[in-house]
Amino acid sequence: MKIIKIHHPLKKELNLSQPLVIAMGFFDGLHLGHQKVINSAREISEKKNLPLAVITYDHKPELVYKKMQGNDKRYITVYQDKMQLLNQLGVDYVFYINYSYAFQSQSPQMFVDDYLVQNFNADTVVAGFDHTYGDKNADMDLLPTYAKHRFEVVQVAPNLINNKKISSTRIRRNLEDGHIETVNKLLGRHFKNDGVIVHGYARGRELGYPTINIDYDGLQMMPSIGVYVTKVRIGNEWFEGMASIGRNETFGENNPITLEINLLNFNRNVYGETVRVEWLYKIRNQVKFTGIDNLIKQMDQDKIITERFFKNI
Ligand SMILES: Cc1cc2nc3c(=O)[nH]c(=O)nc-3n(C[C@H](O)[C@H](O)[C@H](O)COP(=O)(O)O)c2cc1C
Ligand SMILES: Nc1ncnc2c1ncn2[C@@H]1O[C@H](COP(=O)(O)OP(=O)(O)O)[C@@H](O)[C@H]1O
Repeated sequence: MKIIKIHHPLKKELNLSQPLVIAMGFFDGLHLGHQKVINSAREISEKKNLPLAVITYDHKPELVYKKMQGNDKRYITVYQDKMQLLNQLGVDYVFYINYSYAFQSQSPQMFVDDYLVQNFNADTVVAGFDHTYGDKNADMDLLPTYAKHRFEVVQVAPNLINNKKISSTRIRRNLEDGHIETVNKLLGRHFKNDGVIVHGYARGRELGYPTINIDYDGLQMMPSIGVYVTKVRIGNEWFEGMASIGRNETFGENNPITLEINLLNFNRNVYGETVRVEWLYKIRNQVKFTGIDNLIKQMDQDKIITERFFKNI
């Protein structure tokens, strides 16, 4: 898969030898709805024996017209993951466009002429029914008018779960509400975070539950505060773990939010290792315990629930 980074105004002549079947979208999460769009484009590209391309953007359009804070500016999938998932979906080219004020301000007709026709050599353009390209009013119903028979336009109907559209917004809401199983259902895979194992306060081993403390990518969304069953990859090995995201309230007020995981049947020094955490099930909310004995008793219970979870899958 070839990634071509683009900054507006488009100057370079890409000189693509063949016309392309192009799927368009921001695709945050690459959830089952997005997968339906890209798979539809792939089927067309296979039938026509043409390469499959994706047009996507480096950040959300909202970043251009409003100030974003907290979770708003985090993503369900960060760059590396998005590219890896697109590669797995069989994409040949990614046009990775810097979403700027200048890009957004061009007319839809200019976007179609300069980008889709002249530079990307579109044979077919595929997108979800609610996709807009640049201008908010440039919707999929209008695309054939701008295309002027120079390429085919395919609209993909919404992919539904429980009669509701699968969307990035729905996933973000469920992550914030701790509904990790729903998130995983909408994604069609487990939600995950990557990071590096760093030092904490060395309290874990005294509690009888040492925890890997994970320094995670701040650009990616995290599940909400709570205690979860997880799978953890260190190197090429997978381990079962119980994770805590929270402020360790038992040990004082206003601690920073940390991600810590006790791994089952594990006893190794793994500082400095890179890890992948997959989120499977929420056990409970965080509690401010009076005394560490009560915290330990609760962690004994969490361990039983975690072991039972893995026995039953
Ligand atoms: C499964 C699990 C559940 C936890 N639940 C809580 C909790 O409800 N309240 C709390 O204050 N800390 C909780 N913790 C966090 C512990 O306070 C933390 O692991 C301990 O302070 C060790 O910190 P350290 O890694 O900095 O040494 C939990 C940790 C784990 C692994
Ligand atoms: N079962 C286990 N789960 C997590 N970490 C473990 C485990 N066994 C050993 N370790 C090691 O112990 C470290 C955590 O110990 P801990 O006392 O919680 O200290 P700190 O919080 O300062 O890292 C981990 O980073 C890891 O290297």
